[in-house]
Amino acid sequence: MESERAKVAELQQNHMALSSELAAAKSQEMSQRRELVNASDEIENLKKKHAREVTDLEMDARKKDREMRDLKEDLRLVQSDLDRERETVSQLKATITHQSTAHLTLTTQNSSLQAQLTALQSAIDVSSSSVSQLRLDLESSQRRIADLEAEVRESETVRRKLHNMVQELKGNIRVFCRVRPILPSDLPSDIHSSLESTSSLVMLSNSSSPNPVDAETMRAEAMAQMTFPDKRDHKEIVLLSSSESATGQERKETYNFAFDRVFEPHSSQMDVFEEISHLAQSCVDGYNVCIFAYGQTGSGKSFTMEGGPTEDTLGMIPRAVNQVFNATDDLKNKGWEYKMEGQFLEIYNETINDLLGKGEFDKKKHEIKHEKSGTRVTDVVVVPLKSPSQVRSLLSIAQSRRTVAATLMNERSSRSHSVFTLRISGTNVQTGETCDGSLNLVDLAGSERLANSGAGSDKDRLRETQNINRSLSALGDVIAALGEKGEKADKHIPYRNSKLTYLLQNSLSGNSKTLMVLNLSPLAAHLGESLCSLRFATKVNNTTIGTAKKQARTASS
Ligand SMILES: Nc1ncnc2c1ncn2[C@@H]1O[C@H](COP(=O)(O)OP(=O)(O)OP(=O)(O)O)[C@@H](O)[C@H]1O
Repeated sequence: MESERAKVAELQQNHMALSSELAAAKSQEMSQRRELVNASDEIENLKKKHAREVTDLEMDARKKDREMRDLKEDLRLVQSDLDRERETVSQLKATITHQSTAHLTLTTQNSSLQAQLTALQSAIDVSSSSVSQLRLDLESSQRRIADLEAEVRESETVRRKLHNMVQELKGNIRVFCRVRPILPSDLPSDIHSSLESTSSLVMLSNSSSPNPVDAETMRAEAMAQMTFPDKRDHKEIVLLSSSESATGQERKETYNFAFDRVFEPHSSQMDVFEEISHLAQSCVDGYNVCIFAYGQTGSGKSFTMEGGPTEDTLGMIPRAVNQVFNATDDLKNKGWEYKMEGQFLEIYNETINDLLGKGEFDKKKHEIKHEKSGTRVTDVVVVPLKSPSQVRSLLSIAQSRRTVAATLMNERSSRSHSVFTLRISGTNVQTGETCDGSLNLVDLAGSERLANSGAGSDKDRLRETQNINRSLSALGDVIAALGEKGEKADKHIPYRNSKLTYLLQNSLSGNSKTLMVLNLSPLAAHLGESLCSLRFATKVNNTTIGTAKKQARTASS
């Protein structure tokens, strides 16, 4: 039993040892379980962390992928830039090679040019020395020319003095003769139209006329036989006429005339004015000047006096007016002050019409009054003149009034005399001197004889022609009487025989300068009229009127 008991005790002890071992094992298991739970938690945490890290790494990988693609693209671009640059570089290299060659060529050329330059320089040096020599020669030639010119001027002065002496001895009436050119309208109408289109020599082969017509031959046939033998002084004109004698033989006659100056058909308005300009100057100096244009209808009187519309064709009136204005301007700095006024009258059938008046026809009655201060015509417009252009517009007003009158009354412009008067009065504010001059520019009526005037049985035309003839012969008589007055001091001058001579009384006397421009037609058909005109002008030319006197007064007179 004891043994049993010992055994039970042993067993109990074993049991207790085992229970405590079990308790220990249980607590160990508990702690291991706890450790296991902790380890599981830790594993879970690690797993989560790992998953996060994987996600991050994947994102990083994708980012890196993108970056790599971008970098690859950049690399590609850079590669193509590099290729281009390489291309450029190779081109530049080629250019440089080319430039180097060119540079080399230029250097060679430069050296050769330098050599040429040196050669030229030495040639220039040689030329310079010969130029200097030539300059010296030129200077000495110029001095010689200047000496010769001075000699010429001196001779010219002497010539002018002699000329003036001759003029003074001859008196103060001059006659110029001007022959107008042939106009297209002078030729038959077919030639006329072809001349207008070509204005030069033309051969016309007109199908309706059997022979070709030479316009120049027609021109020569139309032209009267006129020659101008005095090629130096231009003072002579010779007319040749041929007629049939009673026995049927051809009779040729030559007529010689000499005047102060003869202007051939090609003479320009400037050529004529050059010879007249000193007269325009004279009226500024206080002389009475009268310039007449005389000649048959269509001979160029109005062209000479008024002229055409262009600068070249300006007539004597606008040129004289310009000259007067220029001369008065020049005298301003010598103390002279000038007042100028103008009037433009027409004498038709012995009646005065004011070309600057109002209305188409002047119905006023005008009287001529000779006063101490000069000749005045009552009731006419006298315009103060300020500029040459103002005078030109006055002329065109007068011209248009004459044109109206001409259409209303039978070519009246060629059947009336027109008188443009420019009065100048000057005062010298420094010396007190005064002077009064006048310039009368007269376009006379056509001088044709009664038989050629187309008057026929037309009473008005007959009266016109008689009036014209009367006034023109009155003009001739006045000039002749003035010539005789030189010999007989008490000689009566018949100024009152016509309106024209009465109007111009003060400008047609021993104290005035008179110029008659005889206008001639060049046509053979007008030879008879031309001879008559030339004879009249010769009578005038042979007249000696005394020496012109300046109308000057001193301050005390
Ligand atoms: N020197 C010239 N140069 C060019 N044409 C001219 C010349 N002289 C006159 N004429 C022309 O001749 C024509 C007749 O001239 P103008 O009218 O001047 O004659 P006129 O003698 O005044 O005639 P009228 O007595 O009928 O007034 C005009 O057409 C004019 O232009």
